[in-house]
Amino acid sequence: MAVVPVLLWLFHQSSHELAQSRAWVSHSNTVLITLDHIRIDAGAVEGARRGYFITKQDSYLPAYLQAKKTLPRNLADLKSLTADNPDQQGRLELLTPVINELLSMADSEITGPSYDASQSGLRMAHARELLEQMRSLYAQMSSEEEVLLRIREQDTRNKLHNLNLWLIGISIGFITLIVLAFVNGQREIKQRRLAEAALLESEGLNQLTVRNLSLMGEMTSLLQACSDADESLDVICQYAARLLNTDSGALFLFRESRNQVELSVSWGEESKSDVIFQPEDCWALRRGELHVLDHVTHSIACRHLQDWGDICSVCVPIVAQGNVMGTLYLENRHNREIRLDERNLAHNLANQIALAMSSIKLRDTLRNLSVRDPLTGLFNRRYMEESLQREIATAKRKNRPLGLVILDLDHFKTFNDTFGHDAGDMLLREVGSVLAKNSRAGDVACRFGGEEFVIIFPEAAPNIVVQLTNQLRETIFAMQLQHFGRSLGQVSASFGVAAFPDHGGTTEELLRAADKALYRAKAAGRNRVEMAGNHAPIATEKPV
Ligand SMILES: Nc1nc2c(ncn2[C@@H]2O[C@H](COP(=O)(O)OP(=O)(O)OP(=O)(O)O)[C@@H](O)[C@H]2O)c(=O)[nH]1
Repeated sequence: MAVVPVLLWLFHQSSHELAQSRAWVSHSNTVLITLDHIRIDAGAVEGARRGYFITKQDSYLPAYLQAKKTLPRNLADLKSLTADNPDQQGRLELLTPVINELLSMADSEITGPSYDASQSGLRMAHARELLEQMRSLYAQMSSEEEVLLRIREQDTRNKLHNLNLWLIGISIGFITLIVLAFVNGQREIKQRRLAEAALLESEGLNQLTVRNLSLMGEMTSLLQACSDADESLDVICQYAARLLNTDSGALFLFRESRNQVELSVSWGEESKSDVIFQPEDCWALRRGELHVLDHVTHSIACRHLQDWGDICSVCVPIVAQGNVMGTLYLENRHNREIRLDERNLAHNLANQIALAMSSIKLRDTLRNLSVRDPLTGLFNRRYMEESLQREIATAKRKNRPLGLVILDLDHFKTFNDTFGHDAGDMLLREVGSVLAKNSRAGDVACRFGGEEFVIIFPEAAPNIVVQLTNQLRETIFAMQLQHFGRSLGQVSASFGVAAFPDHGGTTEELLRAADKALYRAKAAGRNRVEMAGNHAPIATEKPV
């Protein structure tokens, strides 16, 4: 914008020079007109003189008198007009006496006494000579002034042309400035609108972020209070559905075997993912990083997706302390992209899930350590005693029966001595596994100590308990075990059964009754089931 005053100043200068140039043209024209008047007046003086001399008529006098009056004035004007031009001044100095003499000759002949006619020829010749001189000087002065006029007119034309160029330049400059100002203004308006839109968006995002943070905080707090994995999955499902604005979502977790990934919870519409798949079928699990499928990136679809033509999906690995636990899967239909902020949120959610799952797992592990027998994985004696106490109380309250079984492997010392302590451990693990597999939910199977096991059957009538115990005995007796390729032969176990309330109302009473029954089973030849208070053997195989 600083260029505008400069342009205006230059325009002003150019106009001023044009005006000066025009003044000089006008000046030259004035000089030429004045010269013309002098020439005409001088001619009028000479004409009047000659006419009056020949005719003596007064009709010649007015023109003479007029010229006599104007000639000195015009000569004075011409002197001042040519003051800047020494050449013209020099010629004027020659012209002035010639004209004065012409005037004085006319004056003496018109107003003075008549003179001798014999002199008339001489005077005529002198007058002609003066006139010639006057014309010659006039011609020189006119020609000089015309040259000056042409130069000045050319200069004026040049200046006018320059001024026009300036005008065009300034006009273009102004138009350019106006266009630039307009474009700039439009750009500023656009930028302001963009900034306003960004502000609104960021305000919206802030509100969303605050809401998401609050939901995430709530979820984390609930997850910390969850007592087991099932509870935590419920919480995850409810909060993920509220946090993530996708058509469907699901959490897939590794199975214990870690060779398959399985749907744990899902929300929204039914997804296009398989319910169970191999870990290699998911790019997020293979690479340990978020994997996006959309129509923008055209990335590769995971193999656990079916018919994925118009879906946009994201798989986020659930990783805690370097251990991949599964994948969080999100899906939109009809090519609706899962936005970057949603992906980031999913990433954060996956981290929270990973932390929660790993802490629940850790808690489970610690609890298992305190309540489980490390060799067989069954509950330990302390847990059994607590459970028995609780179950007896429940049975009393609900007036329901309860069965208690003590199992003792037969000749286990001999077994150990024959096949070694490791083989003995293996047998204990296998028996533990038989008990775990044959227990219903609610039954409590535990290792009581050494080669002794206890099973609590809540709400089971005595005859059912005996029946279940016999099945266990038969299963153990049918086991074909090998240790490092060596057959371990046939093993058996003896069982003592006690029932609540028939054989006792407390933990100690029931355990004692079952132990006595076991003692009888051993004494009776082993591989059999004995019921407390019942002296006839309930079931037996051949003695071992
Ligand atoms: N391998 C192994 N052996 C154990 C474990 N706990 C106890 N034992 C052994 O189990 C054997 C128990 O032997 P006993 O109490 O004499 O009974 P038994 O040989 O089974 O004879 P009966 O009970 O009368 O049939 C002992 O030799 C213990 O050392 C264990 O955790 N692992």
